[in-house]
Amino acid sequence: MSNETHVATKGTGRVITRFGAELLVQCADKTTLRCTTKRKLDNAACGDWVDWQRNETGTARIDKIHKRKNDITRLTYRGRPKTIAANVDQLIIVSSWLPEPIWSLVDRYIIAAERLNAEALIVINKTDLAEEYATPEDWEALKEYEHIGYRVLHVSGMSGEGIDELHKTMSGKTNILLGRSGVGKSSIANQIMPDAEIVTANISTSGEGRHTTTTANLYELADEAYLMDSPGVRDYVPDNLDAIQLANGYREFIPYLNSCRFSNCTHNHEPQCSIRQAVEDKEISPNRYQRYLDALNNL
Ligand SMILES: Nc1nc2c(ncn2[C@@H]2O[C@H](COP(=O)(O)OP(=O)(O)OP(=O)(O)O)[C@@H](O)[C@H]2O)c(=O)[nH]1
Ligand SMILES: [Zn+2]
Repeated sequence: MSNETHVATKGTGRVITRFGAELLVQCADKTTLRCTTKRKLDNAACGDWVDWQRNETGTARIDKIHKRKNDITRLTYRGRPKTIAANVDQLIIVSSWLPEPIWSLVDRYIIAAERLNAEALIVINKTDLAEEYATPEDWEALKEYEHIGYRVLHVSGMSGEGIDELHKTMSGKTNILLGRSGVGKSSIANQIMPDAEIVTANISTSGEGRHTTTTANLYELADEAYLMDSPGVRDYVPDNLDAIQLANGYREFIPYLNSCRFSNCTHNHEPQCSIRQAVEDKEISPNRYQRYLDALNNL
């Protein structure tokens, strides 16, 4: 992880973090390199694949950002959009038995995954509390997610139960952990990568630690699994959805969407709505449909 041994003058790499104008790039040979960017590439973000070049003075610069699969953008406190993470393959949506699961929030994260064209993995933490706190409705909600093709994993950030299996689902992918406060994201991250402090300590030498709340760090784990993590990524929830985007975020709705009588059907009150029909026919879960209606009302 040292850049002194670097002999190449140009190459391709991946941004593993950024601090203000400075970016840390992991090169193909796994060494890391501090880079700046041309002004017009200023939106380079953690997770981006980039071409870099070293000039005569020894400093390196990013010359090209490769086309992204997707990106997560948030507004800065000045109201400007800022990309905080790029090229995310899997959203690990963490809930726990205490604080209790909020299925409407899980739906919202799933919508984000569908919009990003990323996989969604539902993780329920604190297995030790299931017996005391899990309700029949909770188990039903989990069954419904599995029924429409989402994987559900039960883990313990405390004992480490299920963590190996979680790690397996991450392999070959760039993953992010999401979930509300107290569900155990830090505990899970620590279980997955007990050595992560080392990486953090390395990059913090560039100063400007206050940026760590918005910038993400990319951690490479065994089996080519990557975890992209930061408080700003963890509490990301998609907003500014319209009714069409919302409906498209419920994947079990998709086969029916073109069969409604009205092309701009909101699947709420309209006659001859194929979604409402599918709910009646028990093809679509009434619970998910009700949460869709609640979300629609809150747009
Ligand atoms: N009983 C139980 N408690 C757990 C488990 N995993 C984590 N906790 C506890 O849950 C609390 C919250 O865990 P954190 O890892 O800080 O949760 P977080 O999601 O990172 O929270 P924020 O940083 O607020 O977003 C802590 O007191 C943990 O010790 C578990 O498997 N079982
Ligand atoms: Zn409809």
